[in-house]
Amino acid sequence: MSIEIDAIEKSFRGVNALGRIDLELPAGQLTALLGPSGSGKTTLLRILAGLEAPDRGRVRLAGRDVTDVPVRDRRVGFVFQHYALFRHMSVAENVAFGLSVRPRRTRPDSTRIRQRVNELLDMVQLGHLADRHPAQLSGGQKQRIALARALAVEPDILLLDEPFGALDARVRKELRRWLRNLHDQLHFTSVFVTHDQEEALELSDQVVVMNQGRVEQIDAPQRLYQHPASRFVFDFLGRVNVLSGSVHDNALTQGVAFVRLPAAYAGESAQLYMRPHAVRLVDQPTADAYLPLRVEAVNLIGAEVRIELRPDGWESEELWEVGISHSAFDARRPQRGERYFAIPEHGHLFSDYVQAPQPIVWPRTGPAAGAG
Ligand SMILES: Nc1ncnc2c1ncn2[C@@H]1O[C@H](COP(=O)(O)OP(=O)(O)OP(=O)(O)O)[C@@H](O)[C@H]1O
Repeated sequence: MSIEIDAIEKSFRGVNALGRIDLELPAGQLTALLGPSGSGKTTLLRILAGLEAPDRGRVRLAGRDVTDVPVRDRRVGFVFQHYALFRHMSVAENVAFGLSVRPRRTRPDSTRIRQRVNELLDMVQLGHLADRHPAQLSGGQKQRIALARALAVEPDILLLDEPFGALDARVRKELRRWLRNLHDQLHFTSVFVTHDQEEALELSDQVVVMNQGRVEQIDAPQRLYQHPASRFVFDFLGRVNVLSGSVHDNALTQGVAFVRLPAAYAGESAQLYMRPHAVRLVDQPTADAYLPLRVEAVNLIGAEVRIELRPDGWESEELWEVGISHSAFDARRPQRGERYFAIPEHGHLFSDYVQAPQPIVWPRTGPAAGAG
């Protein structure tokens, strides 16, 4: 069921929580609302649910205006961060709850309810726990039961507010994968709130990035990562290396550092943003880039080795980070204090004069001589 958010505004006692929000979320997709704390994600979700009324604007579900429809008649299911399972009920009773409190004329008979609960428990792979009570479950199991309970009433849309927020990293990852698979089987329309970039990018079909009550960008995960529309999105979606400087004669310069730009760019002051994987480390500078850096720290944990570097003879607000393969690391073993040169492969140029960032790709210049 598609969701249409049309010019929604909301403030709390004069404090603006949502500016004017316009969004169309297609049916059958998993959409993430991603943004820092206070950006308005939960407020937007609560307005979709009918738990909060907007000051202005309309909400439509499959074309039907539900702005004034109360929560119980909207056919939405919820899962929140803190599992709101009923403690005195068994797992099966929790899952059955939404069906068993229906008015008599729409309530399925008890055999049908039992059947439905069993189906749902099988779906969340917890059939063997039907008779347990919530206190006897792990955090991840409680969240799966909460999801089964939300799905029991066959909602048109499912809303999840940081559903895995309280769980440890490994369980979170498992549940993400599990939710994605479930979604692919059942094709419900869901919206979930998260402030975890990795979770948003891994789990969703599209991501709505929010900032201070506004939508910064809405895109598929890959596009969002590769084509951020603003500095905010770039920064928010992961580690970034920045060269801030001024542009003269097709080069961006700061202190001893410079990078040649493949085309002419307008604007005196500009910032080049590059992801850690879009930079190589070499022993010698090239004619196109002079970016000396000294190794500050080496982090061996993970699929690649992450090297943190401090600019040498120029400045950046944060340390730079470059990722290299473990085999490249073993071949060269960069040590703290050693000097390397960074060579950009692709990045985005932001300037004070042009709103949109300009993607830049440099032709690859020969094999890396050093750690890259
Ligand atoms: N019931 C309320 N009364 C007053 N202010 C509120 C209320 N609910 C939200 N706000 C304010 O509205 C803004 C948006 O809050 P919201 O909870 O939607 O953000 P969020 O992005 O979900 O944040 P978080 O990730 O911390 O949950 C914040 O400034 C918040 O303080």
